[in-house]
Amino acid sequence: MLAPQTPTNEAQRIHVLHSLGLLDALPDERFDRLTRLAKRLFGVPVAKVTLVDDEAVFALSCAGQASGPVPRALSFCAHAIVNDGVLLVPETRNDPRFHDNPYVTQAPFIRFYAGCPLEVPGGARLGSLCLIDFEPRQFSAEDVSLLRDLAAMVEQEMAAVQMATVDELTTLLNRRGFEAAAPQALQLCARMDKPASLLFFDLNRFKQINDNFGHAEGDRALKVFAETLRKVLRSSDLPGRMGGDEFVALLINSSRDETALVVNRLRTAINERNEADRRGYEICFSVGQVELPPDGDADIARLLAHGDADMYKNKHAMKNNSHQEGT
Ligand SMILES: Nc1nc2c(ncn2[C@@H]2O[C@H](COP(=O)(O)OP(=O)(O)OP(=O)(O)O)[C@@H](O)[C@H]2O)c(=O)[nH]1
Repeated sequence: MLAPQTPTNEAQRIHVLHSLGLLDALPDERFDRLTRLAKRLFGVPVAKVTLVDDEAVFALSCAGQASGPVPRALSFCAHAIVNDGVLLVPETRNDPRFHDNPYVTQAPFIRFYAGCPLEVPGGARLGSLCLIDFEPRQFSAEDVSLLRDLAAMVEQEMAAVQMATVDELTTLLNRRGFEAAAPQALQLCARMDKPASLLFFDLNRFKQINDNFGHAEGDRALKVFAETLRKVLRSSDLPGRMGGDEFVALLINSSRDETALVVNRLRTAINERNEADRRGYEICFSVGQVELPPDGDADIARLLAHGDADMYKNKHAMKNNSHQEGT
């Protein structure tokens, strides 16, 4: 048996897979229509859409005999994602990669496999659309082409999910994308025994920008804020737009003091941008901060609620101060 190779873009691939949140919704009925169609068109006992994660391969949809996660080292689909084009195994017992694979030598005794890699925009191959039979089969060039067409339909569904997790205006993760990606990042911190911090931002008097300068200028201000936020964060941190003028950032392996430094850097960068742009208004923000110790509560909804509450408290304190100063 030969172990599957690791894709060259593995880290990015896993990041994309986790950020889409597909693994959290297994099995996913959006894909069932396509696996049912594949099963019927090819007359195979099993058709699946699989996702190749770090250690295991999961079925996002399965028509026919369902199975639990498969260790990645034993999975046919882990081979399919590093194969150019359809991976075709007409008789597993004659294939040096699979002849002694336990899924071939023991139940369910796979004899035939065809898997087309599934790629999302950006180039990450997340898994495969695969056909399985318990008898050897011949698979014509026409069959290969049909499997490719069906895989393209699955890819379209995946791309739609990807679009649903990214905020179109700022290209940061949207709430759904952030809530899907953050728990994975927090788990990583817990495993590495590192702290994490969540920042919750809300722009101040943003409505006035819309009212005084128009919605398009409001959009521009949101983009400037998102751009600046991205610049001051490390690439391993996770920024997102929760909606309206609310933004968040999950800082990985960042202590309270380090996180405070990031906020300072952001204030400086935004002030510099305000100075440089001189658009008749200033972008400014209130921020809430929540720390998560390495063994802390990794409930992202609760963290967001705490971050929001802390931001709100700070915004009110700031508003009270400005009233007292008569501004
Ligand atoms: N231009 C633009 N405006 C948006 C967008 N999404 C939400 N808004 C507007 O953002 C405004 C947010 O208003 P508020 O939450 O009251 O914010 P604010 O004026 O910053 O008030 P404070 O936070 O109390 O300072 C609303 O007027 C929304 O219509 C968007 O995508 N683009």
